[in-house]
Amino acid sequence: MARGRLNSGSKSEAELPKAKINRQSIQNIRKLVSYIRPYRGKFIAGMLCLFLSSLVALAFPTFLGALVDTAQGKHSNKLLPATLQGIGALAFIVLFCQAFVSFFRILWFVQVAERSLADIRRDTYFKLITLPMNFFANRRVGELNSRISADLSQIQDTLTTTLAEIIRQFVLLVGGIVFLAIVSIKLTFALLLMLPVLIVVAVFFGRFIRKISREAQDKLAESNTIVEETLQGIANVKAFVKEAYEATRYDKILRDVVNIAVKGAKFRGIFASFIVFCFFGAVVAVIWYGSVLVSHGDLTIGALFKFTLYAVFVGAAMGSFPELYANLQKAVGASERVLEILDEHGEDVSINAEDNLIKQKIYGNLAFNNVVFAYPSRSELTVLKNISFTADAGQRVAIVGPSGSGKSTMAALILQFYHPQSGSIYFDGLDAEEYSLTDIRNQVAIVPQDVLLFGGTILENIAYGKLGADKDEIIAAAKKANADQFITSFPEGYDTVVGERGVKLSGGQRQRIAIARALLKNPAILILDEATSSLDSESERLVQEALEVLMKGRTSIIIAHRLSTIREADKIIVLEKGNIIETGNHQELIANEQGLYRYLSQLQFETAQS
Ligand SMILES: Nc1ncnc2c1ncn2[C@@H]1O[C@H](COP(=O)(O)OP(=O)(O)OP(=O)(O)O)[C@@H](O)[C@H]1O
Repeated sequence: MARGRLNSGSKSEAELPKAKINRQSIQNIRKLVSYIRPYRGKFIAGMLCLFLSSLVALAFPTFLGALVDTAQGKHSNKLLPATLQGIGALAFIVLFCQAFVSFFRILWFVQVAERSLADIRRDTYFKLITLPMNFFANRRVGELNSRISADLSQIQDTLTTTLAEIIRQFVLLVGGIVFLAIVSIKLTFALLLMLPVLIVVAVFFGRFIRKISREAQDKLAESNTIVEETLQGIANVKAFVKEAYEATRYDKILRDVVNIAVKGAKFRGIFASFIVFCFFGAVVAVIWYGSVLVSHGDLTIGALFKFTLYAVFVGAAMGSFPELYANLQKAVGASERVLEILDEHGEDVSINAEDNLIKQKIYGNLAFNNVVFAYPSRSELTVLKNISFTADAGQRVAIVGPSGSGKSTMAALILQFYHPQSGSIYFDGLDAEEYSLTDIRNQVAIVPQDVLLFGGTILENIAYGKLGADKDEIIAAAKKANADQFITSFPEGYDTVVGERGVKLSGGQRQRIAIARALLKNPAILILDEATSSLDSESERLVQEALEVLMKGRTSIIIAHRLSTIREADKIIVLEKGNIIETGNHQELIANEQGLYRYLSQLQFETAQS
């Protein structure tokens, strides 16, 4: 039966959906099986060991039966020694061989499974991170994560245990029945009439009980969600005085959990009684019938003993198949979901860093020419309609417009996260299609609104802009980004761990880290997605100063939310519902009394004043 997993990443494996096993699904998983190929030597050796150890296991009831008969002075098995000592010694030698073989079976199987699984995990992960942005738009991170953890753990389980168990149980079943028949055809016949009926009933009962316990687990998970939600939003709970409401909600769900669990316990009790009664009943019946045969001289006591042990083997093997088959179905389902990712078409980005070095330099001239774009996931909504503009090398171009007008979408198109349905984007007068994807992304940097820091040190986070940068370079970038001061104020300085498990940095501090990152990257084109939530004035001054340093000497596309920051821009593009409705510098645009820019400026000015 399935044992504990060696390296599983998920507890939700029990809920993994099953898939039908048919010719098509087997064809599908062939590709995954090919991951075993590099380790096939060990895999075959492991299989041989498994086969051997299963065969040897079949010998033990014979040894034990012979021991009982020999003790009574009968030499029933001519293939075995005639003395108790002889049989005992032989049994121990065989036992030793089996232990030896079992060790290598487990070692080799686990080695093959772990290595091939690491290969599949690596490939799946590489594929995932090189998939186009659109792929991520339709899926939740949790779901993708579970493919790498839960689905692959299920496949790993199948490779390490389920497959081995199926083979072993099959050998025990077939071998066991053969040996049973050799001992006594009559008894075997009696047993084979009873056993399958018992097993079918037990399996159905077992499934029913599992369903109930899953219900209880789901309810419990629901109750955990309440705990999680309320603890995460504890400030809200307190502010709205919702303690009593949450307590009632939690109490109700706990009551449901208890009710379901108690219902499950009743069925489990019935099941246990049934198993005890029927299983032991069957044992009693077989031994009773066997004893009758012994009393008539048709069977020796040793043979009856041997028979009972083989019967246990056969029963256990039969009983294990439904679960093993269910595991196999889950593994097929998991394989199909993993293959879905492996079969996706990735972007043209190599996973070798050397292949991604800049081959074609970009000097910073950017142009949109009649760009029309709709997100593939929402093709009916044209987000950008015939956008044309130019930004010459070194210019500052600001994009302004109401929320949802398409500003961030333009940034995504410059970064080649998506491609226009019609029209083109030019870099230095050359169509973006003429460049490799990595050449463009390597020479465009973005400082986003909300900066994500990776779990690691500040040093590592800045170095993300240029892998291989030395510490002096990183510190120089941090100094230019006005970040050095706050970093060195931490006791661990640049080695301070940030991210989910580390020190929490303020919005302004994170932005300055992102600026240092971008400085290190030294891009020809810079995209600034201005933070909407305003920083305090000191923090804003530090960020603004750092941005000035960063923008010097490169083309900057500024997605502006606060119009006060873009007065000096060379060009301001006003976007509304995906159309450019005004272009010019601040003076020109403000002069247009009917213009949206003037209206938005006034609005912000008034809001700031009030
Ligand atoms: N990944 C996406 N898939 C589908 N539609 C999207 C996606 N991202 C944005 N949109 C839609 O495209 C339109 C433009 O969005 P965009 O984020 O470019 O606007 P924005 O001007 O940057 O807004 P904001 O100032 O609020 O950031 C919106 O209608 C939005 O709903």
